[in-house]
Amino acid sequence: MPMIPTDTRALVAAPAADRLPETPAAWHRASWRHRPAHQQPLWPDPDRACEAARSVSMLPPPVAPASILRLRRDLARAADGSAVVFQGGDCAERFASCVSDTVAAKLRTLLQSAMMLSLGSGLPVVKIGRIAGQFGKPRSADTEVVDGVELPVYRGDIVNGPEPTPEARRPDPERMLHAYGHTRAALRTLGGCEAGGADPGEFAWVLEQGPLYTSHEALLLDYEEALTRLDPATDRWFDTSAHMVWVGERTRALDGAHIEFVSGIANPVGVKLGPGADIEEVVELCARLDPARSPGRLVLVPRMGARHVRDALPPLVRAVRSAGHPVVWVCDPMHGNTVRSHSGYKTRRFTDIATEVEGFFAVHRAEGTHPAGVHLEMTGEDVTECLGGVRELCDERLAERYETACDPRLNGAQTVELVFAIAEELRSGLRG
Ligand SMILES: O=C[C@H](O)[C@H](O)COP(=O)(O)O
Ligand SMILES: C=C(OP(=O)(O)O)C(=O)O
Ligand SMILES: [Mn+2]
Repeated sequence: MPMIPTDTRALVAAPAADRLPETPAAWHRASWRHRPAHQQPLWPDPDRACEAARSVSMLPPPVAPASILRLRRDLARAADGSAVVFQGGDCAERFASCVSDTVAAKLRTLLQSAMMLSLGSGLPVVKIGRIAGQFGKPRSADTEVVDGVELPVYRGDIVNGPEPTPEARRPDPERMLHAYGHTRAALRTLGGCEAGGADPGEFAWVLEQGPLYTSHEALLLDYEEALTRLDPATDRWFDTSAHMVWVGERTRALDGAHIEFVSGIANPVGVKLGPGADIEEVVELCARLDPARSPGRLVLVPRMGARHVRDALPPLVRAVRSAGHPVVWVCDPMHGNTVRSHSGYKTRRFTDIATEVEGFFAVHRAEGTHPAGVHLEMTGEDVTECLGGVRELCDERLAERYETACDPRLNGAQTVELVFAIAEELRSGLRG
């Protein structure tokens, strides 16, 4: 039996509705349509896309506003340093992986990581999966050449298929309905496991701290809009596609559609920040997304790269602190460290990932702010996608089990190794 630290008590109930900030004037769930929307598919038949989105908009909300508010309250505790955030999962979820065994396996991996962090830090862990809806992918280029043929890129299962054929790569709006169905299926498994149906066993006490929340990038706005609903109990709009959604590095323009969309939903919202993030722009993003300075609303996710984090992060942390926003700082050590290996695979080096995490903690310690947690692309499977780790996975072995549909994930052993190092960081931070 693991020894359970005494103050990992359960995270607490939802905030009072009357303390939720107002919806911005002139915002409505379709107001993003008046702004430039990047990274959207060119649906071959826009009428069919409208019809599919309309069908989604008539289906029941996958996630309840009350549980979204509970996450908001849990994240408020992470903002003030009394809880830790662990967010992780696939870069791109596949519809086919929403079957119950695969989802249950992912849940176990996420809970195992959360348990290590909780034991290391003595704090409750807010657990957020990139799960049950992480189906849309922003890409660096619109097309790629496969075996001499130029094809549209794969944009996630909600848009097209990864198989390198013109048919698979054609955007299909019916996929929005399939995404909804697979989200519901994954949520049923998660709910069943948490209720004891699939026996969380040794993880039961982690689940007593709070459930596994779901999250994904709010990328495909036709779909996110269709699942955005007015909650009569609070008179606020919630994107019920997940507990938390985030806006990616490629779509976070202040005057863009994605920031407009998330500015009006009451969910906790994340924003990724690359090494080029401009200080004034970040402060303006905070003002747009968190005008009420409400703890638990805004999660900032620097993904700077190991080489940049120690220089690029401090001015942002200082500016956000001076502006008075109680943001949750979560380190994504994956997306700033992507490289092409000699053998041609998109990969990441374990040492770069660990170095960025170390830099992130060092910056926050030096600034006197809270390093709330991490956001990882990881799996419990023994895949060969990232280089290094104690088993020293080398370039020649990447081909053995390179299974990701988009970015390279830490495998099970690499995840445990990194999470162990993070737990040590958290422990040493608490010692002062
Ligand atoms: O997951 C994130 C992005 O979709 C990904 O990093 C983009 O990858 P690309 O550069 O291969 O398009
Ligand atoms: C696209 C992603 O990240 P970023 O926006 O930081 O590149 C991602 O999280 O998969
Ligand atoms: Mn990714």
